[in-house]
Amino acid sequence: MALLEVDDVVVQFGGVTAVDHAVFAVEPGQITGLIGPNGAGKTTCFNVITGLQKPTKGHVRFDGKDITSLSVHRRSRRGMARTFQRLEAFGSLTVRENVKVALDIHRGLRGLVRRSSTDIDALLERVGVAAYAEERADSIPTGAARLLELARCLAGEPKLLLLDEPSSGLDESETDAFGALLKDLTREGKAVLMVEHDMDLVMGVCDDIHVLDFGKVIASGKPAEIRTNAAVQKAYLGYSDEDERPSEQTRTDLAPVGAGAAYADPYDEGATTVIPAVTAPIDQENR
Ligand SMILES: Nc1ncnc2c1ncn2[C@@H]1O[C@H](COP(=O)(O)OP(=O)(O)OP(=O)(O)O)[C@@H](O)[C@H]1O
Repeated sequence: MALLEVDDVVVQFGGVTAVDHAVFAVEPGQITGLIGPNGAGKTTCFNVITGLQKPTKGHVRFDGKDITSLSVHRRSRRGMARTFQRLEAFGSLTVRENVKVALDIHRGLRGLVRRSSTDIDALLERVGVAAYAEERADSIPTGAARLLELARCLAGEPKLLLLDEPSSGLDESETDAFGALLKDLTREGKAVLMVEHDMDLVMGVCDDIHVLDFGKVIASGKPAEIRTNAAVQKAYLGYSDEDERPSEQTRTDLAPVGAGAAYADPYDEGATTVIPAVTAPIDQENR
């Protein structure tokens, strides 16, 4: 049974339909990617799942129960934890203190009188920020701060981790280590739902991927299926393998990613990867 089910969710902001009858699921013990161009509705979906945004229509089920009308903290108590695009740690506290606070909040939420089994030092070591344990959170590199966010989430021993662009600020080797850590966490049965623009990471670690475009789920499947999906190629590149090759002029016009961002062109002979390694997200207005 799926751990999380997003069932026919619609979110409207005035005249804007940010999420449009979205349906997708997240399985326990798996890493699921939620991808799509800028403004596709990924963050709004996260907000609906975690309770920050009430859906206009539809339901969210977690661990077999309908949680659509539950508050953020009740969802957290049931085993959801989330990181944000913006870093949320307490800057004036040390890395260790930040994790301690997260642990105390978790104990408070669960009403735990006895000590939780979470060992802060082991957690800092596992996530890769032990070297910064006594540093103020606002003085550590962005990559380490991202890992601290993850440690704060893990302190709550969640069943589902929702990660919003977790690799931003990580260098290549940190991203590789991060991917390996996520895999390790899923081997313990945790589920991960990740919004991420680094396609190498997404394609490398995700078991399943759901693609949003203009609020709709336009594709769901394994990385290999998503990579070659015509609708996904169109959403990212403006054209797909199935289209007639556009003129050079049109191709220039279609170059949708920020200056310098490289992607494999599906019209190049021998190209196998057609989704760009998007580090500069595609601007919906410029598509
Ligand atoms: N509070 C809001 N009020 C009005 N419109 C909103 C609000 N939040 C999001 N939107 C709009 O809803 C759409 C989806 O936005 P959302 O932030 O969910 O997309 P996203 O896929 O997370 O984008 P990004 O990759 O840039 O973070 C966009 O058109 C956005 O402008």
